[in-house]
Amino acid sequence: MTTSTHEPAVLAEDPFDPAIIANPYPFLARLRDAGPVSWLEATGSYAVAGYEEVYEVLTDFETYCSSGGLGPRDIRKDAGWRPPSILESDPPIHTVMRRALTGVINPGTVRALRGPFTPPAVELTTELAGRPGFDVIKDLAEKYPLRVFPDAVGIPDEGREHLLPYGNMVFNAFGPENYIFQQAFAHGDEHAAAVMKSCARESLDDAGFGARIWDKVGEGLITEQQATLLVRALLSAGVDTTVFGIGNTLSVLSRNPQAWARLRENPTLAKFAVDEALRLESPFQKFHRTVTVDTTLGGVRIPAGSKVLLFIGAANRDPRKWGDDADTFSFERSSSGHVAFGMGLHQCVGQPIARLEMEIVLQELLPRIATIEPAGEPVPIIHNVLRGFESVPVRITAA
Ligand SMILES: O=C(O)c1ccc(-n2ccnc2)cc1
Repeated sequence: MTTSTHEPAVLAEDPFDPAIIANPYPFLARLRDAGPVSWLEATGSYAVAGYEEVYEVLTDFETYCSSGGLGPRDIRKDAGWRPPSILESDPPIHTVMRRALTGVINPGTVRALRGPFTPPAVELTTELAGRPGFDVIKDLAEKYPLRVFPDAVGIPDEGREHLLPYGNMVFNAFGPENYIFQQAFAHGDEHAAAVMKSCARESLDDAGFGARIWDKVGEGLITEQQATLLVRALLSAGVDTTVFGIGNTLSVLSRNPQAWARLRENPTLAKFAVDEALRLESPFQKFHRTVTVDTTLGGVRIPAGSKVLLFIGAANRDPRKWGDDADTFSFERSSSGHVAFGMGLHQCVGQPIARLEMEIVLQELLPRIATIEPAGEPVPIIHNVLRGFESVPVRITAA
């Protein structure tokens, strides 16, 4: 049976334009209105903005592969700036790397982190509750992950100042080589060298996730090079994403005072608040897949070799999936099924750690802060693929 196809709408707007990055949601609505799949002249790729279509791409890893890289260029043709990671792999290579990682990071091993992850949150939130206001990003979101995650991986103290800048490079490299990309790479060699040194086997503490990954080499599951890349993956992904996740969650809640009050009455709702906040302000907004065979998506024919740009942020606000109030925060909505952590084969393996960090920050803030509200406009970070803020000033009243 031949599916009827139609020409995609053609958009001239550049999703990597700083003005659109600073205030993406009106553009994302225009993108969805143009159709679930459209053609972006500025990037020479197909835009996928509908929830159903993004879900289809994420769960069909054979038609939409990852080994072409998450950026606009096909790294199988012109090599990327560093060796491909688990993110840039397909089965069978992906399979063993993923099995090694899930053997080390899973709900069971992450549950054991609640002990060491809690005291730094108690310390930070106690100090903040004593102030009339603070900056959610500078005073909390940028501090907490760096207090707990590097120790969980087991890397040395020195060199940790390179983690955020290195993550900034890694994620901006999933976008075009624009000025945002160039700025991120300004001292790239220094950051990369420091992080690679931290990933080396001899740098790792025996009790950390890094050493556990190296155990998988001993078990014959992965090679030494793959172990180094997996530890690098943890350090690449495990800081920026959680800084943005914590910052975005608190930014959303500070703009929904009734939600904060509801959470204080019933802290078990924290998980739902995190999912709804990440649906509304997804840290990882967009990345590419590469089409391996001629295919049709959303009624549009897509030739093999094409790049498709997935708009996670658009899919997570698609009215066809979430209803006409998709742009608002609601406890009544079940936001399970959102794609802020991806979906399918590459669904975020760090998800339990990210969730633990966000839930601990909330569980320590809620009993100490009675009300929280914006004390000025949030300042968005201009980043090729991540959505987050330089600053989110808030005013509070202590409980
Ligand atoms: O191996 C790497 O460099 C790498 C691995 C994973 C991520 N990632 C992105 C979102 N969650 C995780 C980023 C980089």
